[in-house]
Amino acid sequence: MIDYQPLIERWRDGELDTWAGRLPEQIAAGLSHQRYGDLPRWLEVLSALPDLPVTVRHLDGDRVGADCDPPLDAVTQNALRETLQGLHPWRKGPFELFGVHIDTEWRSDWKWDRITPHLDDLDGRRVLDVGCGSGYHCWRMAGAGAGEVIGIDPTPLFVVQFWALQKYLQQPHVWLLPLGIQDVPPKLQAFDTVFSMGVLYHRRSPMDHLQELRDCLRPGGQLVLETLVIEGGPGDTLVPEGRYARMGNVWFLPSTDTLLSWARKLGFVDAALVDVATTSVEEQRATDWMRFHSLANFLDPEDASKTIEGYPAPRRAVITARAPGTRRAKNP
Ligand SMILES: Nc1ncnc2c1ncn2[C@@H]1O[C@H](C[S@+](CC[C@H]([NH3+])C(=O)[O-])CC(=O)[O-])[C@@H](O)[C@H]1O
Repeated sequence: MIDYQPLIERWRDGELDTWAGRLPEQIAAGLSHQRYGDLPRWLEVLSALPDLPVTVRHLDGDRVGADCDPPLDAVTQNALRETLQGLHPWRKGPFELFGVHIDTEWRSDWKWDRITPHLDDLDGRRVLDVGCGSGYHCWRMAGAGAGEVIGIDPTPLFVVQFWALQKYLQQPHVWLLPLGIQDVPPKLQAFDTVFSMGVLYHRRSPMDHLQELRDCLRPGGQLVLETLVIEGGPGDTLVPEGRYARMGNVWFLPSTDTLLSWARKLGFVDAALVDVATTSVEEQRATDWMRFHSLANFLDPEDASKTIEGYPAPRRAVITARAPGTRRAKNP
């Protein structure tokens, strides 16, 4: 069911030809059964998904998904729900498949609503979504008209969740590769828009991350970057010792001024702060589809303005910026 060959062929002889040549090895490593012991079980779930007659697909609106007419009977719907639960935890969404509402940990549609007013028109554009999770925003980018959407995420469960959706959504120009940003070949300059949302704070070197993102963009292409920030002025940055909101692997939380200055330092132009939002326990919460602890458990029970470790509670900013150089019109 997971087949990247059409993408490899699509990229052959084009500007992504070199990457196409590396993909088979990268995909084998990203979906290695030796490395990821749970992968065979997830793949079994994927192959147990029923073939269903899709009559309508939704890529816009707040629920991405598919449906059929007449609607599924209750028995088949329950069986579908049970099978999809085999891919727990579902973090980014929500999705709606044949009346099954996958109520994910995150209301990722809220983030999408915050960023869309600030996006260059995606119509016909080749876009990259770095750290895309199961690909919720990738579908929304396709719904907004993108010509080719490439999501990358190194967590294999999210890749399998994407393929579960793709079984029904059937979008040949939307792909999710089991890779991290470090696996993208250097200096591609092949994407019109690059999204990095919820990734920068997981990178030990934010400067290197910004440079990687810049090098993925065509001259004049748009960067959309969302990350955790702190309140403060130019130069202020928090480097949490130990965990932050129970997350390991959190490195730099800049103030918004600091973040904008980092972008300018890396050569981005027109860097602008377009949104700041405190993450609420309505936006990130435990559900039937994500039964582990969530944000409410990661905040100080006495003072929700602090994490359980005593740091400022999660607050996320979105900046947009442009890669240096003049935009050349080039579509996939
Ligand atoms: N080196 C890496 N390269 C690429 N991705 C990575 C890397 N390391 C971790 N990830 C992936 O980055 C994602 C971060 S979540 C954001 C999801 C979505 N973008 C969202 O904005 O909702 C964080 C959040 O909850 O905001 C995870 O799916 C990781 O597997």
